[in-house]
Amino acid sequence: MTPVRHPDAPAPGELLGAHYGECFGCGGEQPHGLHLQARAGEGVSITAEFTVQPAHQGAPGLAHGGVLATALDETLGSLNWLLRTIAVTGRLETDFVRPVPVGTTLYLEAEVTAVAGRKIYSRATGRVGGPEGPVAVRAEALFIEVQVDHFVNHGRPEEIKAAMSDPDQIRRARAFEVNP
Ligand SMILES: CCCCCCCCCCCCCCCC(=O)SCCNC(=O)CCNC(=O)[C@H](O)C(C)(C)COP(=O)(O)OP(=O)(O)OC[C@H]1O[C@@H](n2cnc3c(N)ncnc32)[C@H](O)[C@@H]1OP(=O)(O)O
Repeated sequence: MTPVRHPDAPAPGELLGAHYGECFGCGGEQPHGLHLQARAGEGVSITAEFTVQPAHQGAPGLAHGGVLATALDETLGSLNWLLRTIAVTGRLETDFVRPVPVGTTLYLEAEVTAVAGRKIYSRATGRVGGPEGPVAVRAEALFIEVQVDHFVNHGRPEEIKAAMSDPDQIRRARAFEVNP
């Protein structure tokens, strides 16, 4: 099925903000995290930026592939906010096309290509040198829709409790529950 943008999705160009302060991908309170900033695009699409820091190295001076996969995963995960669906990554297939040096800003774009029941298919690219620059990484993903219980049942009680007492998190969890 063609993906449908939720009527209450943030307007194109709007920053999404972090879904969780401690998130390694987008959280502002995570010192070694990616601090990835995602913006809503047209339709069910997202753009995002992330600058590779010294803490993200694999080979000397180069981004670790797993960190780049995280940037793709986080950008792809942000798409679910435009569908107003809670979903987790089931499958992430990544192509590493060129090395990405520390200090480089990765310009990411992602879109949902299809939705089939609980399955959300998507793809993303990360470019260097600018939003129109050469592709450094690409991914195709399958996210699976879950209920809030997924996090409550599997997460550690202390973090769940802290997340539940964050007013913004509760608002989001509620929004997810009333707008499946
Ligand atoms: C208080 C807290 C508030 C929280 C507020 C929310 C905040 C929102 C945070 C989101 C966070 C984002 C961060 C970035 C995104 C991550 O990184 S998420 C973290 C990484 N991912 C995970 O941890 C997921 C771990 N895996 C699982 O929990 C389970 O395998 C899953 C994905 C839920 C699926 O299990 P299941 O629900 O039992 O589903 P199942 O019936 O097996 O499969 C459903 C369908 O999907 C297909 N499928 C499942 N897995 C796969 C696969 N790997 N390959 C191919 N097909 C698959 C099945 O074949 C099936 O297809 P159909 O038969 O329907 O055609």
